[in-house]
Amino acid sequence: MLYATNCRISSEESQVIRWVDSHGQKYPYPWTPHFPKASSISHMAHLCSQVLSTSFFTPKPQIPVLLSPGVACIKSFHQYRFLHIKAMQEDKFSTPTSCDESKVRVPHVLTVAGSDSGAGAGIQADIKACAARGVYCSTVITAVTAQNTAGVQGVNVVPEDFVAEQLRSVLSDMPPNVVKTGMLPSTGIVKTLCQSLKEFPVQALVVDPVMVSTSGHTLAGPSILDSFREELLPMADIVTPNLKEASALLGGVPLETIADMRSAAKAIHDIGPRNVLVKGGDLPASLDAVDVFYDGNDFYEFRSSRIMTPNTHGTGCTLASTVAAELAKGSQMLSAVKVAKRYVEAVLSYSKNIAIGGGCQGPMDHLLKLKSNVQRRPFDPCDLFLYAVTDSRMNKKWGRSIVDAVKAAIEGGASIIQLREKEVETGGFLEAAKACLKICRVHGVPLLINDRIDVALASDADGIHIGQSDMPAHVARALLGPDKIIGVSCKTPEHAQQAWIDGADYIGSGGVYPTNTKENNKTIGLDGLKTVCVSSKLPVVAIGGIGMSNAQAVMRLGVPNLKGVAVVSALFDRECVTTETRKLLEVLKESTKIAN
Ligand SMILES: Cc1ncc(COP(=O)(O)OP(=O)(O)O)c(N)n1
Ligand SMILES: Cc1nc(C(=O)O)sc1CCOP(=O)(O)O
Ligand SMILES: [Mg+2]
Repeated sequence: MLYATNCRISSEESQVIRWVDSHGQKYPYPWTPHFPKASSISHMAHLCSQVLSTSFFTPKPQIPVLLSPGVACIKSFHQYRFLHIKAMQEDKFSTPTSCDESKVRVPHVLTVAGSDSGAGAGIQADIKACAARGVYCSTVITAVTAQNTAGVQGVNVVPEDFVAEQLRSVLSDMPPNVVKTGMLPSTGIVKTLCQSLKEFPVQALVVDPVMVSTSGHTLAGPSILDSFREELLPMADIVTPNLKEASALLGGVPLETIADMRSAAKAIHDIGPRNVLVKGGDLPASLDAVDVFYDGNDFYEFRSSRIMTPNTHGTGCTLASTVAAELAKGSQMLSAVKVAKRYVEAVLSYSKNIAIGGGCQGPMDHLLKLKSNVQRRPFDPCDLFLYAVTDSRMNKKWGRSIVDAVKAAIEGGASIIQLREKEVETGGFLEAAKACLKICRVHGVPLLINDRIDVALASDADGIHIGQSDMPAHVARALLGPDKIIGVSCKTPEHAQQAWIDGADYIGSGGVYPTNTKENNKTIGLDGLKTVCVSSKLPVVAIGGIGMSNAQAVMRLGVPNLKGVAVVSALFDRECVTTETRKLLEVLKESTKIAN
């Protein structure tokens, strides 16, 4: 075990003054590496871990690396885990008792802010932004507001001692990486927060100096300005005022130009925060939205074209929370701000047309989902009835495009389509998938992609079909989310059981008969199919060598979860796909009549 101690983190560079082993002895490498700027202890830990994997340390010391004060970094299986331990005094070390390798560190932001009943801003926006950015968000509520898209109807401030109690509950038990503040409605609450942060220091403090709601309602009066200036801002790693707030912090100076914003950023920096982001969204007569970032040395302008939308409620909270979330993940300040800006722009753009509430300022959709107006109907096992699987070689042989093949199969009555295009290049495959999807959507026929989850994601296809040697279904499920259709090829009851556990929607089972379409494919026969069907908790589609002559035999197996047949050559290695599909559909319909 190796400890990095007396780490210095400055705005210029970061340094490990001393490396020692677990007995407190100096490590026999007289080297104190100079890193690039580390924004935080966790970033420092990351840099240390990188150093350890370089050739400077040979033989490599045993990990973990313990960083004073109070963060241990463990690298295992390419994952960094940070564990908070008791703060240590310089040169005194204790082995972290809570180093449990099986536990994964979750980046954590604590937001200290007001509740917005309309959920566009405040605590609710903070939770959504952190969730969208993959960060855990705990909350200390400073005020409860009655608020909607028309404005703020009421504010109920939480008593100071109860804010203190919430802070103690969170900070003493589940130390966050970063604290982000929003509405702090009284001087007492500001002081309570500063006191708590002195008692329980965190890696970074992000201050969104909320004063007036977007609808013009005062959320924190001028009386708190002194406590902001004297106590909170000097502790902040970044403060993110809009023009009105920046002006208020500076005693009411008018801010009308980008030059004014730069001067304001510098003047606010002089109050004490390490970084300042002055947001220029309200800048008069400006076409672009320009924010000015100042880190005490350099100015950076973030310029983006304005997104014309009424749904801007909560942008400030969202931006600050996202900066906090990125810092919690270990980003440096400048990249945290860049990512946060990009995220807010994306959210604004996705949410620009959503309609929630009758007022003039709507909320955003932090999870970027509401914009998608594709109403995907849930997967219905009956879709498997006549499952048409395309084949690039057959399309080529008959001089058809993928799109023409799909159109023809749908015209003939196929109930689900799979694009199995093994020989097509990615770009062409994606374009074909998008074109096929349009046609499938019009006809209400689900479109699945064989093997290629990247193409399925990029085209927003309805799902994928994967085999035993493709990406594991549980990984595909994690990537595709809960709604998309996943089919898995299964030849045995064990495969079927695993597909069910992994979150598949159906299984394809075969080869029922020998096939020339798939090389070296094991034939399991009707008996094998029946065995799989009987054991499967998922609906089954039969595949392999199925056509007009044997489809009835398959369907007459009489197992209720066998829902249909998947066919390649009997449809696509023919002159007229539509005719063949129609004929097979009739055969299948006949078989169900006979069975009933
Ligand atoms: C419906 C259906 N069932 C089985 C398969 C075969 O999938 P897989 O085993 O991954 O083989 P390839 O199709 O990728 O060669 C399928 N495609 N569709
Ligand atoms: C793609 C595929 N998978 C199979 C399996 O057994 O999992 S058989 C097969 C090919 C099916 O083509 P045809 O309908 O032309 O026989
Ligand atoms: Mg496959």
